[in-house]
Amino acid sequence: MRISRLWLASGFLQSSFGFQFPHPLFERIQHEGSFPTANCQRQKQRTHSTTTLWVSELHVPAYAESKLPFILTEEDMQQLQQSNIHGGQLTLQRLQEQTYTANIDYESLIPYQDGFLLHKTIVPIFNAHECQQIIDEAEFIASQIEWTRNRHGNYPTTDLPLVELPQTLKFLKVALVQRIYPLLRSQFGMFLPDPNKLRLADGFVVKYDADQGQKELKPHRDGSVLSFNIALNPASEFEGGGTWFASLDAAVKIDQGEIVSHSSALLHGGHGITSGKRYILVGFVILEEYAPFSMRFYNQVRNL
Ligand SMILES: O=C(O)CCC(=O)C(=O)O
Ligand SMILES: [Fe+2]
Repeated sequence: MRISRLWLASGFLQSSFGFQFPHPLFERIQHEGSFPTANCQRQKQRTHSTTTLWVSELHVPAYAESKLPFILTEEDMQQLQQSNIHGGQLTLQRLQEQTYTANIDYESLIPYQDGFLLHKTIVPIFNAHECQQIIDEAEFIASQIEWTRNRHGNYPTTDLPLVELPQTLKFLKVALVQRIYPLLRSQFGMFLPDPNKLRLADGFVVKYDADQGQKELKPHRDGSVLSFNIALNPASEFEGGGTWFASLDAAVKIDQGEIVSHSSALLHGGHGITSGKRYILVGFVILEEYAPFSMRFYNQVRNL
């Protein structure tokens, strides 16, 4: 499971900015059956794991803390209005009112009930400049504190949590409200008892590097209700890559700024790259106040 089931005191990170913040240790769930080959080819057989899956705040108290850095505060709003980067039109009330709707084209895969469990946009949700700023900040911070390699239990990624990236965090808080949550609401709203309760519980930048370090991420399920990843660098900068899904037996590929979103319970992995570097921004999203639903939805999808 890629989101924490445990809240450990040792999960406090000293940030490079001199303050401490609570940082849950995240864990990934063991997938069922045997591992596919290195490049995430089809599983030979599926057996059912007995591991308990936790995907809500009720079951994972750490989520109550880990979601907080991604929620806009009054102070954020004051700063945004002073900098006037959004034309001074933003108010906290407006941002909290769920007034935004998705205005972006996407393709849908893996039909389920009245909707689909997997989507990919066919246009960017972040522009090239925004993506590059995130990569630049991640590499700059990594030059000071190193990429982490142990945040997610059995399935670690080489990543930096967004709470370590102050500019990206500030940008993402607004982007979540204006772009990402509206998109997820339009894609998954038919499944959700209250689509306005989506909350990011963990967000991080992942780096895959064909020459050194991590090249792939083995198949797993994330410990949240919905997961997304946004491609930060152009697809022309690496070979291979994409997000592999067991039920498609294929990797879904996107270009810079585009977003893949899916039920966290789908068995998926980071398809190996054979050259270059691949950067993505990954988010794990929970549904606040709907613990029983979240668990039910997860287990239904998982057992499809
Ligand atoms: O590399 C990818 O596309 C998938 C990443 C992923 O599944 C994760 O970070 O949980
Ligand atoms: Fe994942």
